[in-house]
Amino acid sequence: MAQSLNIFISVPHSTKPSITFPNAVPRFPVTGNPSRTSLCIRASASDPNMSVLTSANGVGGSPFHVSDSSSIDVDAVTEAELKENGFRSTRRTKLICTIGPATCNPEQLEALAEGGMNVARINMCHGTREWHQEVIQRVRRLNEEKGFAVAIMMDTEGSEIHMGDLGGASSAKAEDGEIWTFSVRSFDSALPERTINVSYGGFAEDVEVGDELLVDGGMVRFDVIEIIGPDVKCRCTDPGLLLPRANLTFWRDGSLVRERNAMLPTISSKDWLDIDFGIAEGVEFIAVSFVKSAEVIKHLKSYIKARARDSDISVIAKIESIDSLKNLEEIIRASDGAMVARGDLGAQIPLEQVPSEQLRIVQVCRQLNKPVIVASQLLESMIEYPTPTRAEVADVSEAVRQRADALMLSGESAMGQFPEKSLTVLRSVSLRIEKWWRDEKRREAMELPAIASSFADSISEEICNSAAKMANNLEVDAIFVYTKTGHMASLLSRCRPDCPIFAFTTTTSVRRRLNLQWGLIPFRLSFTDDMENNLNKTFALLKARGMVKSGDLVIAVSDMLQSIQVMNVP
Ligand SMILES: Nc1ncnc2c1ncn2[C@@H]1O[C@H](COP(=O)(O)OP(=O)(O)OP(=O)(O)O)[C@@H](O)[C@H]1O
Ligand SMILES: CC(=O)C(=O)O
Ligand SMILES: [K+]
Ligand SMILES: [Mg+2]
Repeated sequence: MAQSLNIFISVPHSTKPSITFPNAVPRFPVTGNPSRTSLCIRASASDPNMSVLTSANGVGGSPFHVSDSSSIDVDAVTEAELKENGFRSTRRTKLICTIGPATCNPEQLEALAEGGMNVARINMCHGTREWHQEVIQRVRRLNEEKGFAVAIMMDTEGSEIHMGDLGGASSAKAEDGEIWTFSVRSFDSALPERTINVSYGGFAEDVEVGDELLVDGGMVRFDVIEIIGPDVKCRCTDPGLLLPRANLTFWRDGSLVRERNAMLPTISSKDWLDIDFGIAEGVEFIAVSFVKSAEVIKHLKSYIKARARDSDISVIAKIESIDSLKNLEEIIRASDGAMVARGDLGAQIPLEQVPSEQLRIVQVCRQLNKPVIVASQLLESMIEYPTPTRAEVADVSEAVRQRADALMLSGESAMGQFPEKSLTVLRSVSLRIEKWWRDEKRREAMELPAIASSFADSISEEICNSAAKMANNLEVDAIFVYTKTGHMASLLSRCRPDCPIFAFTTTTSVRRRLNLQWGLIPFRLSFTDDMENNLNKTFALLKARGMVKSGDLVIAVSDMLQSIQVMNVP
């Protein structure tokens, strides 16, 4: 028997009423379906939404048939997944792929999108402006032509020290005991043998004989043995593969040297030009490398606001330095999300400290309601081999178990031999761990502190917390949220409910932005303040596409009429 429970909490925003639930008034549908009952819980009798309340009781009377089913947009891959696997088994963890030479042509990009890539990342450390633009345009074209909803993340270069581009070679092998020269000279012709260009002019002055030089946080190590003008001669002590533009750090007496390069700005002048490019291209996310303080994030956000008034660009703080750990909460508060950039982080703190910092960052983000990405070396061995190591699978599982919003591939997808296989591994491990978590009913007791900054926000927050709890207890199939800015959707995602969250939003850019958040299936749909109409329209459209069926149990919440409704799809 179909049942409907409507809880309407409508509050005039000028006065602060007390919400008294014992005043709940049972109401009955006006027309049509005698099997439905609805309960209305009101806060204020003189409520301006009363008229809406009355009409809302008619939900389910006569479904509003919309013939144009194209007026709802959802990512084609998620739609197929939903039809194939049902509500429970859609993937909740989002997947990001760094695009590079191995994945930049249209067929390769399409294969990644088909494989579940939610966000494509371009790293401004590598490639030319033309290359980046081409990739962005190809992704946009695929979205349009094939119905994907892949968002673009631009990752800034930052002003840390890195190697040059190896004169065009894809990599170079440094062997134990070999002498290599790291130089700030610019070479007009080909690089001499065993010579590496260094990006930072002060390099030769800052290093000292006896320092240890780490490439990519210790993938390859050298000892500094001699400094001759701009050339720093080093002996390889830990052999390995040198990759173009790899990050360099140097260590003295067991600690990281943070001399003059620590004074360099987080956002360099080149980064500002890249950011202008990103704004012009309408990227969804800008990830800022080597963030040290909240100030730089605030500065960038106001810059974006001034440049692109109605822009929805989210600013993601990359946590990859000692300073970013020190100022973690403040940085995350100022940002729209964060990335645990374990590659460089592991070069700045002892490796054994990285896992606990990862957990801390994931938890702080969750508490502050900011999406969090776990990045780097998730499947490093798959750059060369078609299957991951057991340890890599365990690492990915742990990130999923921590309920991070997103996992990111770097070299695996940018320049590895098995980009699609790597993505498949992320996808299947995510699905498996998510299912295990639900089956075992491992609802963690993580405390979610109140984060609202206004009374209206508190109501939204309480509604989302309650809706998520109800969804778990009633074992509903999906939560529907109608949200213009995406805020209510992210509050629901924060609760990590057992069922997927269908997030309906009116703009394509909000929809793409929501693609980064755990458990959200973003839809673009035009809707009004009339929830009855919205629901009937949504049911009709989704039923026409085979995404829901009669009898499915859903909870609907909305940020226009602050309400929770429980109902069966008619
Ligand atoms: N656009 C590109 N063109 C060429 N090679 C690329 C490109 N993007 C990535 N790569 C290759 O893939 C590797 C891994 O990519 P990734 O984005 O993780 O960069 P990274 O250099 O490790 O720096 P970061 O700390 O910014 O992530 C790079 O070292 C580089 O060799
Ligand atoms: C992703 C990145 O920048 C890092 O891991 O260092
Ligand atoms: K970068
Ligand atoms: Mg980095």
